[in-house]
Amino acid sequence: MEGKGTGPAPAIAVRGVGVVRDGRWILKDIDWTVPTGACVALLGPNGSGKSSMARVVSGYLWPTEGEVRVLGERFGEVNLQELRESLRLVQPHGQFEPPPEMTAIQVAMTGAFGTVGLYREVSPELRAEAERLLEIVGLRAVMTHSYQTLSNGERIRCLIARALVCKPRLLLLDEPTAGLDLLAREQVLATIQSLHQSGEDPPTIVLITHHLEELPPAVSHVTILDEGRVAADGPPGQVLRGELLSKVYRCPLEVAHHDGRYYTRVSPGAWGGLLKRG
Ligand SMILES: Nc1ncnc2c1ncn2[C@@H]1O[C@H](COP(=O)(O)OP(=O)(O)OP(=O)(O)O)[C@@H](O)[C@H]1O
Repeated sequence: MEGKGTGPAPAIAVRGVGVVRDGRWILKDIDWTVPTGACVALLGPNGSGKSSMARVVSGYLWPTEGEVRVLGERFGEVNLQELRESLRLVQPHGQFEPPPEMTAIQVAMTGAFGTVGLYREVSPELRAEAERLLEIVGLRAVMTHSYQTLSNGERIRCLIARALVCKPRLLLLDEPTAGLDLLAREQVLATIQSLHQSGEDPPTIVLITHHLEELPPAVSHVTILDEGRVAADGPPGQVLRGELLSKVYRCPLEVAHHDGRYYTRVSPGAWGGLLKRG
């Protein structure tokens, strides 16, 4: 473990990372540090490299160059299988599709075994922990409902509970609010906020999103990616500025800030120019 006697190692420390796929750098010169226990965001437009970064950090995409340390362990020197027990990547449109008859609480409990189905005996402690987590994510009332009948917003919160059941030190949420309506989105953001504030030792949370509106106030640091490179990195108030974001999103926009939340505004006067780009 890293540390050098000055507190815990960062949850993520990435230095000079680059990834080549199909003869193209999809990530290049990435330096990224995430302090332990922080809630941070990776922001950027479609194709900027956010999911690739999440896959690098979770050990599913091996970088072409650079160094990756996660939870103090250096990739190349650590058993990735063991390290992955301490981190969870949640993706609403990922591979996870539970059997239709499984209830929300059963799905949450499968997180302890890393399986899709519930094939092993469940201890009373595991059931109690799954119930506690489903309550935290606001799913107490639908615990015994089948996963298939949950709304998309309820499903993602169920998957967050599933990820938390094994007490990960690092939680990567890849576009958890994609495709959700306003209420469902806000419920996911409230879940993230309360996770960050809950208990004495919350996991480090990395939230991946396209949209400023999807950053809860818990986010203390934002890294903006653009075409596989870091375009800006710092506290939200420093990097979430209209001028910078207009360049990254190729769209003239203004940024507003209220109660720890950020909002973007694009004037309809700019639409004509956007359509001319083809
Ligand atoms: N395995 C791969 N082989 C080739 N190209 C890839 C591969 N994985 C990702 N890419 C490319 O790398 C770029 C970054 O993709 P990535 O999915 O990381 O971006 P993103 O910011 O998460 O995008 P989105 O917001 O649309 O999900 C894209 O141009 C994508 O097509």
